[in-house]
Amino acid sequence: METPEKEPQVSVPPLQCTVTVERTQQGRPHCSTHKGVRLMLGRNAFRDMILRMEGPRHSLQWSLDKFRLHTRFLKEGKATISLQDTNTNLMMSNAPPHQLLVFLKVLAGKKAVAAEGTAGTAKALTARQRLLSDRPVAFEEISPLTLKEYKGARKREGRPPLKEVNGQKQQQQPGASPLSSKRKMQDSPGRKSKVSRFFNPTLLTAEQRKVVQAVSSGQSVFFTGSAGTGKSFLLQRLVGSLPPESTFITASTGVAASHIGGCTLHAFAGVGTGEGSLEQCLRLASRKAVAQQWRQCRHLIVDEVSMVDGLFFEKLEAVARSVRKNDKPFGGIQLILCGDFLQLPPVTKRGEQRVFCFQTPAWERCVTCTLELTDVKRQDDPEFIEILQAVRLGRCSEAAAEKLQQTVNNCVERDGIKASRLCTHRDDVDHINSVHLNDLSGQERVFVSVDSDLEQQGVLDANTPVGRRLVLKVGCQVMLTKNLEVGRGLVNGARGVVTAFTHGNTVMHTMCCDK
Ligand SMILES: Nc1ncnc2c1ncn2[C@@H]1O[C@H](COP(=O)(O)OP(=O)(O)OP(=O)(O)O)[C@@H](O)[C@H]1O
Repeated sequence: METPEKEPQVSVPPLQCTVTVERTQQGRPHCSTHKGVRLMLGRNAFRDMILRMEGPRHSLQWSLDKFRLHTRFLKEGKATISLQDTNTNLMMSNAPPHQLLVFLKVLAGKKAVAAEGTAGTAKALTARQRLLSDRPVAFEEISPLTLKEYKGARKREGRPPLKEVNGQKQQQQPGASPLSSKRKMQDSPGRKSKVSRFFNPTLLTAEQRKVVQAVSSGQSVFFTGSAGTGKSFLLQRLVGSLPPESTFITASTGVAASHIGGCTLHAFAGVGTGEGSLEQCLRLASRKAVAQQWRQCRHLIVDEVSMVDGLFFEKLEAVARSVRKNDKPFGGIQLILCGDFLQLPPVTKRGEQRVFCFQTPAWERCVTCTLELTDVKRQDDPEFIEILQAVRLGRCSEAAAEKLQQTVNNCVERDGIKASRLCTHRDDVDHINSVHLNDLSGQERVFVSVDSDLEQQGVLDANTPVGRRLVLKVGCQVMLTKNLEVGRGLVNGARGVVTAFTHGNTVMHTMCCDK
């Protein structure tokens, strides 16, 4: 007797991220940010689609009756759901991009199914009927998105059927979840699962797959490679493939941590600055909540590991063994370390000896597999790649230097927005900016900040990226230094050019920053 083939489907696990809720009431926006929350898709007793946000302190939920998705920054782990009926924007950030993609695909797919009227007839109930209904308050996790539903959604959107995606014919292959099908794909690149290929449009390189295999085999892995070889790209894939409840995502710095939706290694470890003695670190890590986290951890991801101080790494290894009461290296935690020791070193105080973590006995004990990515994916000009590789090793031949010099006056400009020039010192930045501003012929407009707390003015001036006095002219280049409205691309780092001043407002043409 033949067993019926299981239909491929995609289930959606809770999404861990930061959510900023922006609600406009009587013309005034109200904002609140919730870090480290879990987003879940579900249905209530009336079969309405519900988005539920569970945080450490409270839970909130919204009905997903009419919404729009803004996914321009999906690759950076950011997206916005605009709820039209309530003038509310839910801005998600710090999410693992792959998980966010799956979450939004399921959301969009279920919306399309609901629009077709297949999600039940309870929607026809009036508000009064709902109010008077004796149905219990319920939240039931949404069912997985089936391939059939997905195909239907694509058809209704006027997009080509699945088999035509990327112009490749795809084989029918049962798969339960994006994770399991993804693993199959990574283990056997020749066999492509219908679901996984669709949800993972970009395939890993052979080198990247080797890292995935090493991680799946449970080894503690360090993978490295020069700039652009896809370390962060791969790390995000790994994050999406490990069990969320026992995987902790960290990085040596806050900026690096925010890129992968994690926290700093220091914050995870709970040992303060880590500069105290081992006994002090142990005392701090033994606090109830911290120790519980250490015990819960089975897989620890550390990005930009080159910046982790060697002595700190040694202390953490000892803390892990002690708190977890496990004598295995790093207390039995699988380490997934990523970085390039030829890029950024640990931050040290003046006169302090610099110890990289790979130089420590703890590293020797813990890291059982080291792999290097060599295939540069960011650039495809072989000559440029060769120059970059040589410079990475501190070598710059005369021919390479000459080639680089030839690009000095290149004008990289799009829509009037010039490429940003990076400097090592603020003084150089200020000087270049004022030279360019003076070159513009228009009238200067001066904007002076208004501080509500005059006592804190000095502190504010010293700690904010923009000075108290801002001078602008039509045609000047500007950069946002704060996330204003993620859904509209007004994010920290977005660049623009001032096109006009109208009624006290500054009109700008903006462009989001590329990596
Ligand atoms: N397998 C792949 N297929 C297609 N594109 C890829 C692949 N791997 C990486 N990329 C792309 O290559 C670019 C560089 O990748 P990534 O930023 O992860 O490199 P990196 O090694 O982390 O670089 P850096 O050291 O500068 O941070 C990105 O645009 C990424 O999307």
